[in-house]
This record gives sequence, structure tokens and C-alpha cells, in this order.
Amino acid sequence: MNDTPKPNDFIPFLKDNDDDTSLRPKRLSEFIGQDKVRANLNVFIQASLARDESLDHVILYGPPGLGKTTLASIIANEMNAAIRYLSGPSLTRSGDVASILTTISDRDVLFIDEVHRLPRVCEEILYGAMEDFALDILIGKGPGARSVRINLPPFTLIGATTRISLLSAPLRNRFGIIEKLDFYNQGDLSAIVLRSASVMNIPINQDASDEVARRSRGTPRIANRILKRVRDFAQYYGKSTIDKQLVRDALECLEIDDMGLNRMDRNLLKILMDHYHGGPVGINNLATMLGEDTATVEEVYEPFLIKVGLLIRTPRGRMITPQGHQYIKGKKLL
Ligand SMILES: Nc1ncnc2c1ncn2[C@@H]1O[C@H](COP(=O)(O)OP(=O)(O)OP(=O)(O)O)[C@@H](O)[C@H]1O
Repeated sequence: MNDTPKPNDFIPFLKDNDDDTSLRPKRLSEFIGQDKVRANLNVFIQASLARDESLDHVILYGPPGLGKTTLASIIANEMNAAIRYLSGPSLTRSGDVASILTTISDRDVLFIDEVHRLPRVCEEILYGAMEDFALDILIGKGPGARSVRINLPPFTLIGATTRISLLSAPLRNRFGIIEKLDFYNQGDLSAIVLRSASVMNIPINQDASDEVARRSRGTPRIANRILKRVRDFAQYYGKSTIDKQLVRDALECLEIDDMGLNRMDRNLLKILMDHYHGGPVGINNLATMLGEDTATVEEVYEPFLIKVGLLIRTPRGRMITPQGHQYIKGKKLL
């Protein structure tokens, strides 16, 4: 960006009160994209409401930032139910789960993010709760121990995961609704950008929102993040509307290229090429070279690189594709 900063005497933008909550659509009809998932959920929700029953337990899976938490809160809204947010790794003892279950009310939604990281002892408590709406608690130890059953009100457990394969079979089998979220197409993503811009009162034109969408790795969370950063550039340079050129200039400063790849993505491909002749290389070695943990590489970086055809997973490890090779050869950065 070569412009000299101008004094900010004309700032049409609202203050940064646009937290994630206000950007989240509240109803299924406001949720953009994921048409199949949305249509299915609508059927299941309407049918449960008509039967006056709680919705069956739901698992939502797919890469981070595609709207799993958003959909969970929408499901609760549509079911006219309260929702409680929990995270798999933060529950460590069976008592943690038991005490939460004993305080839920009829039809409540219990959302567990990263449900694949739930410890086994917590999972086991959930089996009976999900299947029979009952908690079996063991009181005492040894031969005198006895099991006490506590009945629970019907509730809906919504589990979100980026790694459905890591869910144990007994837990997975207790979810009646399993929906996969996929990367968004550019049209839907651009509509999300326009919606978020209007919620945050950011003036942006269609070309610019298309450009943000194109660089957002098919992911609403990234699109919203880019939008906020581009707004900073607009504000700093005294632009009243975000246009395509401003998006391009801002993203150049942020080192996000025209495919939406960032420095970390490029590093990953370059390491594969320079240190491993394009692979195959094991994920642990790759993560160590990148200075990242394995799960982040697997869940955050790889899915999009695989989707755009720059990387493949093979039984012997990760390999760069001929397109990945071409891509890195064409880059001057790094
Ligand atoms: N379909 C959509 N329409 C509009 N905004 C969306 C949509 N999906 C996601 N968003 C926005 O993207 C952001 C990320 O969504 P959310 O937190 O629900 O993702 P997630 O899949 O739960 O991510 P994670 O698994 O990393 O928690 C939120 O700000 C949300 O408002």
C-alpha cells in the first residue's frame, strides 16, 4: 500500500463492537450456504417440533470456522430451547459431566465443541444420558457399591468436531443426526461478507466482497477476519467505501495471496519441496519443521491445501502435487 495515510476526519464505520456473537445468524433462514445441511436440519427440527419432542442428538463435523457453533445456536433457537456451551478438553472427570447433566432442563441443548477430545470417563457417562435420558451413578466402593439411577429430562446433545474419525464408535453411534460441513463456494462466501459488512456497518461494494470471498479459503470465519482487517486499512487511509483495489492492497500487506494462502501454507509447501523433495513425509516431521503442533497442521492448514489440489495425503505421508510444485516455483515470497 503506497498511499500516504490521510487524517481520519471522515470515518463512516461503527466502532469495533462487532464481536463474533453479533455476526452469527440467529435463524436457519439467515444461515447462508451449506444448502443440504440446512435443508436436512430444517426437516428434522420441524418434525421434532410437530411431535413436540426434543431433537435427536446431532454431530456437526468439518474444518474449523465453517459454522458448527453457529448452527448449534441456530438449532437451539429454532427449537425454542436454551443452549449451554462446553468444550471437550475442559471436561476432565465424570463428575464434571454428571453435574452439568443434573442441572439441564427439558429440551435444553448441550453443545460440546471438540467432542473428539472428551476423555473416555466423560464419554461413558454420556452413553446412558444420550440413550435413556438417565444417569447411572455408582455410590460407594467395593462389594458395598451400588448404582443409583437419576432420570434426566429429554435434551439434545450437539457435538462439534474437526476429526470425526477420532470419535469412539460407541459415542458416534449415539448421535442420530450426522451432518458434514464443507468449504463454502465463493458466491455463498461473498453473500456472508456482505451480510457481515452490513451488520458491522462497513460500506463495501460487490467486487470487493467477491475479492474477500476469493481469498478466504472457503471459510466464513476467515472471511469475517479479513473483512475486519480490510476495514482497518480503509479507516487508516480515509476511504469511505471498501473497493476491490483496497482489498488487494490490504491482503498484500497481510501476505495473503490470490488463492487465500498465507505465509504458513507457503512454508509448509516449501519445506516439503526443499527438505523432502516433495515428500512423502510424516506429519510429525512436517509439523516439527514448521514449529506447529501436529493437530493444527492436520486440522487448520492441510484441509484447504488438499482441497485446492496442492497437497495430498498418502499412506506413506504428505506429498506436494505437481500443482503445488508449480505454485511454489511461481512465488517470490519466502
Ligand atoms: N453460514 C454462515 N453465514 C453467516 N456467517 C457465518 C456462517 N457460518 C459461519 N459464520 C460466521 O463465521 C464465524 C465462525 O463460525 P463458527 O464459530 O460457528 O464456526 P465453527 O465451525 O464452530 O468453528 P470452530 O470449529 O473453529 O469453533 C462466526 O462469526 C459466524 O458468524
